[in-house]
Amino acid sequence: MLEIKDLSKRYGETVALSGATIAFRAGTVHTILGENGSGKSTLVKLLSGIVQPDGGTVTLDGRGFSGRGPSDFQAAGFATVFQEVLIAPDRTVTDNILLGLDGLVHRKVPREKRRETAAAALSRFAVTEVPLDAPAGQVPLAAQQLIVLARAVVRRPRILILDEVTAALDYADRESVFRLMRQLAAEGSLLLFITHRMDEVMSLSDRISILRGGKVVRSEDKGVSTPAELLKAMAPQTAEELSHA
Ligand SMILES: Nc1ncnc2c1ncn2[C@@H]1O[C@H](COP(=O)(O)OP(=O)(O)OP(=O)(O)O)[C@@H](O)[C@H]1O
Repeated sequence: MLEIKDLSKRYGETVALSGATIAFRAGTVHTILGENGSGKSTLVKLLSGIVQPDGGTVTLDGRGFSGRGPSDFQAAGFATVFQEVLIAPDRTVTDNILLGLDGLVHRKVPREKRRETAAAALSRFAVTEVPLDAPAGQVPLAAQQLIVLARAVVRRPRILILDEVTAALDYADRESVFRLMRQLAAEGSLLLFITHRMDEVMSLSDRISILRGGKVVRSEDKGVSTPAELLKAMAPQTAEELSHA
């Protein structure tokens, strides 16, 4: 469904991503695992149209995809939830969720359907109650994280990219987001899940790719390697230190 080939990105002297090649299948949770600085966020930004690659290709449904900006990626069915919580603080929770459907200037969802649509998106996974009419900037950070998740979900994306999104959530919401991820994959979406938490990797993934120093060092189905082997591929030094601890 989605393939990246030899994708590269430099920032000045820093090689953030170097010749990354990964094939992603529809209907799977595909985890990208890597230490800080391994290139995960760069990959996410490249697959959201926020930064442009220096080289390499993105292929969608067998055809070269030459999306240049975020709106091209959105139109093709990509939705990304970034690590940083991006909300319009003075607008209501409902408006913030429907930013996923509204145009920048015109509201596409009619007034009488707005609350209902936002509530339906949240109810797919949020355990915590989020006040729909409150300014989004006034709700707690964990609730803001639920808002940005709902904003992505409301668009029914074919490819949903979640970049370390669960850190701010409490246990019940986190478990519920995981259930939704499995459900969306079962419905045929591709879930790209970025994390460095091994427990989440082992419980959620169908497939795992490991980034180290901007390179894809491994891509395999879950179950092929043990967590210890994955850790070794992700962070050889840490694995070595732990083995002597
Ligand atoms: N805008 C930028 N300017 C300069 N260097 C950058 C920029 N963005 C990322 N880098 C560098 O590129 C490399 C990969 O960074 P990236 O953020 O993709 O890694 P990451 O695996 O997502 O890390 P983290 O988990 O900390 O977000 C790092 O060395 C980082 O310092």
